[in-house]
Amino acid sequence: MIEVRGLTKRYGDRTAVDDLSFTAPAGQVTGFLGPNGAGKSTTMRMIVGLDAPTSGTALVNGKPYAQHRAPLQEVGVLLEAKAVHPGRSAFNHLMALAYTHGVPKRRVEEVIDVAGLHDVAHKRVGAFSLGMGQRLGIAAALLGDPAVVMLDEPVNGLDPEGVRWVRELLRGLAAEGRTVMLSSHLMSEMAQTADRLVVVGRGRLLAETTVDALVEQSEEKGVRVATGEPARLRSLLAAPGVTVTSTGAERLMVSGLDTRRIGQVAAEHQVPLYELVTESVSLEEAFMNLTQDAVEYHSSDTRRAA
Ligand SMILES: Nc1ncnc2c1ncn2[C@@H]1O[C@H](COP(=O)(O)OP(=O)(O)OP(=O)(O)O)[C@@H](O)[C@H]1O
Repeated sequence: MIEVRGLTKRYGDRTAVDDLSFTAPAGQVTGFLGPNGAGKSTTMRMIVGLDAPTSGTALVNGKPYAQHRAPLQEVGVLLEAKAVHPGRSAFNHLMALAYTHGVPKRRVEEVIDVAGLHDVAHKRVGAFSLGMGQRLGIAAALLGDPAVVMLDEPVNGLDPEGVRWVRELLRGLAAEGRTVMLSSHLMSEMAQTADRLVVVGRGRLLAETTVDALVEQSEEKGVRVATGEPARLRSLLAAPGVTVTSTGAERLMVSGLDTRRIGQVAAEHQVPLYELVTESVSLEEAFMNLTQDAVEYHSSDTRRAA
């Protein structure tokens, strides 16, 4: 389990992480989600003691990371830009890590297989693609057979097969009872991997929820209606609490009424309908709604937001 309480990190007058609290429980995949610059990497670095918090605490299985006797066996970490000697082979890189942490050679061979690196294990890491480098980073994170696995943007650079592999691997690790936490700035990727979501923006917690709850909360966008008589239907549907907007020549978007009621009104007045569909907010839209005030760079504005 990872427990973050009141975690804050300031760099000069810039607050990268702002009084952040959340829990990543064992046996589940927790997705750590937020736009670029939200403070995800800084939080993860503080969890493993690579950065000192300005205030607050981060506990891994009840203790600060540094107080664990064999941290590699406690927490497996993949952070961005992991330094690997480019002239070394993947096998030798893992062996060096294993040797310094008392991990047997057998385990190195195991993680090479798990990461699908068998065919390239003796090639120079310097010649690895981004995706192979990510696989090597994940192999290194798993080396100590840790109870907690924390990965920063693990699918970065992976092809669709690699993305699926990471997803299945992480779900499998959680099913074994391990704590799995991964960061991403893409909701679409999290929706398929994570059980729980910790959403941050500008260093602050925006939501701590489950994927299912987020879908439920933001379920309805409205009812999409296509009709040959949009103006007439519009006036028939008009009522307090009902909003009807035109979305095309014969198209309306209705909120405040369900498909059944709209269908009844249309039938009573013999207005022909060609389409009557409840539209849900996509998870991606739900995420955008949550984080829209917290994005550092908007695509329409290249200046840094204040
Ligand atoms: N060493 C540092 N010195 C000064 N500012 C920093 C430092 N590290 C991070 N920051 C700032 O803190 C904020 C959070 O950065 P962080 O890298 O943690 O975000 P992130 O959510 O991981 O983003 P990304 O998805 O882009 O990696 C950013 O505004 C960043 O510029």
